[in-house]
Amino acid sequence: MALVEVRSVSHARGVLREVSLSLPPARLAVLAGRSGSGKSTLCHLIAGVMRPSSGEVLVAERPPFPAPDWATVSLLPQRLALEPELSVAENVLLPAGLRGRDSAEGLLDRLGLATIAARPARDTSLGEQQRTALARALVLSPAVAVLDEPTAHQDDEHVHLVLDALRAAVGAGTLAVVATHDQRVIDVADTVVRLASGRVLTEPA
Ligand SMILES: Nc1ncnc2c1ncn2[C@@H]1O[C@H](COP(=O)(O)OP(=O)(O)OP(=O)(O)O)[C@@H](O)[C@H]1O
Repeated sequence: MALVEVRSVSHARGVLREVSLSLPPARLAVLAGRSGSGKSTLCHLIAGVMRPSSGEVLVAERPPFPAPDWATVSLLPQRLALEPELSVAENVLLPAGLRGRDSAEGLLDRLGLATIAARPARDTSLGEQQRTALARALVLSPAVAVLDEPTAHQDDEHVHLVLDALRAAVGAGTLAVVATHDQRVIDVADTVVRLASGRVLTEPA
């Protein structure tokens, strides 16, 4: 069964051209490709941030635009979009309406954020901010987590933490759609979709 269906999607005069793909639940699916190949744009369409110029995107058989709740599709955007005055833990819990502090503890710990949970996000490193935004995307155990370059600001040690968190989410049933050119992530993917100049080069198996 496909959880994400992209059918003949074109966007913004060639940014994406006739892209089709079909992704099942509980997978780590990588969108790989060079800078400018269209990865972020495809992420935004799957996360329901915008609507395709033509074609159709379906998540759980419905168009995701306007963006649905984060238990259905969550997004880690490249620019993170944290609330700088809120603490790390509060940012992580935003999709849960700042409730459920206990339930986020395991995730904070897994991502190496437990010791800075009470610190305002603005006073944390870029790598910590990125892991905070990742935790926020995973906190509701979404059906689909769309993650744009989740290791861009991570060293090797922290890439392992990120990959462990992704594996745990996928093990719990989440489809993780990860845009990246990080070979360390590509190596552990269940599915790799390669994009070039807005087109899919290899369709997922
Ligand atoms: N609304 C738009 N209209 C026209 N061109 C756009 C629009 N949005 C993005 N682009 C262009 O489309 C191309 C793909 O952009 P996108 O951000 O999806 O690439 P990417 O693969 O995520 O790149 P990176 O790895 O650098 O983040 C780029 O050349 C970008 O300049």
